[in-house]
Amino acid sequence: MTNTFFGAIADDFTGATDLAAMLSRAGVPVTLRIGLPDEARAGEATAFEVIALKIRTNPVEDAVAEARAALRWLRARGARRIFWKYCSTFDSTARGNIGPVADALMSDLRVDRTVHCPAFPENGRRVFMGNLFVGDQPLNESPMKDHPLTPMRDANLMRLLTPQVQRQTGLIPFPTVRQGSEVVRDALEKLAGHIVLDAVDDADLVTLAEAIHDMPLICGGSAIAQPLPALWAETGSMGALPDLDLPEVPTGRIVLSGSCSAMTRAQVSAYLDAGALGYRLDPLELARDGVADARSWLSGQSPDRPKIIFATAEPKSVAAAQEALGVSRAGALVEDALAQLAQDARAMGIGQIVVAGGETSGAVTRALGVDRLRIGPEVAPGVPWCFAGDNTALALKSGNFGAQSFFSDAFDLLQKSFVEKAG
Ligand SMILES: Nc1ncnc2c1ncn2[C@@H]1O[C@H](COP(=O)(O)OP(=O)(O)OP(=O)(O)O)[C@@H](O)[C@H]1O
Ligand SMILES: O=C(O)[C@@H](O)C(=O)CO
Repeated sequence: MTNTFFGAIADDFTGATDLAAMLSRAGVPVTLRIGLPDEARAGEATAFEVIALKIRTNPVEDAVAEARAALRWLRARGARRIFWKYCSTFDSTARGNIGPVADALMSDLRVDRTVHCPAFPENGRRVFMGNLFVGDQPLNESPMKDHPLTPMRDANLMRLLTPQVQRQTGLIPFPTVRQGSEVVRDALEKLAGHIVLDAVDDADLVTLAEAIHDMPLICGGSAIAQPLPALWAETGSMGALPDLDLPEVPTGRIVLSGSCSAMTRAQVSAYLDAGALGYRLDPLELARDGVADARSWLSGQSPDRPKIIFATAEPKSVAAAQEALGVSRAGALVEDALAQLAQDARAMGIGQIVVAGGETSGAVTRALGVDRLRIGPEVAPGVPWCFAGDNTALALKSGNFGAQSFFSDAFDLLQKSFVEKAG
């Protein structure tokens, strides 16, 4: 049995594929598990394992229990470096689940210090003096202030973390980071608890990675993971890695979007403008009439024609649906509908499925019975195509990721991979 070296626990599905993409970029083969692996079907463990959970907005106790079970699975396979992957926009409710899970993992690993590094400069997430920026806006002024499940109303990561954790919080500030990895390492040794790391560009992430690569537990976004494999290889802490072979590309295409982020809204419009056929799901109509109309629309489409089914809507319309139905019922109606439609699409022979939204991706992958993914080419920073068995390719797009043309880009990239493979 291959010993696992690196084990990650991700709080949602797009977050997990994002991390897997960064590790793949660094040249390591990654196995992504959807949900806690089932012992009977898990197969052999590999050196880099990422477990995608769906615990971002669960009750704290459930989230902690699932994360601890994932940690046990990874440690039983020998994992020596643990990564708690959460969102680069620090998506959490007032109680968690970022802090409570980090606390529990620290206790289980018996460490008194961990770092938090959500910065993802390539996607515009930067941390300066402990404050998280999205592009040029503080987190609480960015579109994240209107997120349907985790509206972010503060940008200061220590202030956000403190009520979530039992240990103290601290900061490695930007001026220290710019003095280099030795200085960062010394500063870290003087601190305990949850230590937020400032990072403004990729060079800062390299400095930080040099300082933290041997820590047993790292928490944060995906970008800090990219420089780590090279450091582990250099220092001899990680053994030789096998290549991963990817399957043939399936045919038939669909986009399923349950994300209401500003970027997804622009991407949905751009895809419709580019000529894709569209069907809009409305939670109020779903509550009244169910999903039958959408299913019948889908069944009338040709598998290969560009098409999109979306619940993506402006904040005002999301708020109206939530007021009428409650936040979780509105969300669940949309997630269940898109999950059912994904099953229908699969049954029609559609093999290329793009999903927008982390919660939505969780619902769709579960409905498709996907439990293990191999990571393929990256469409946009943090969004790779993933292969499930031999007949399904999934691109699970985090709400705010990708360019405006993301949906067309995704299918174009697969087409190109197909032509290259055939040639
Ligand atoms: N029109 C709508 N009204 C109310 N809720 C909606 C609507 N459309 C989608 N939702 C719900 O909003 C939530 C969006 O979360 P999701 O994680 O899928 O997207 P996201 O937050 O933009 O993505 P990410 O987590 O990757 O950043 C889902 O629960 C979805 O079902
Ligand atoms: O870190 C991010 O922004 C994403 O990987 C994510 O977690 C989306 O839900």
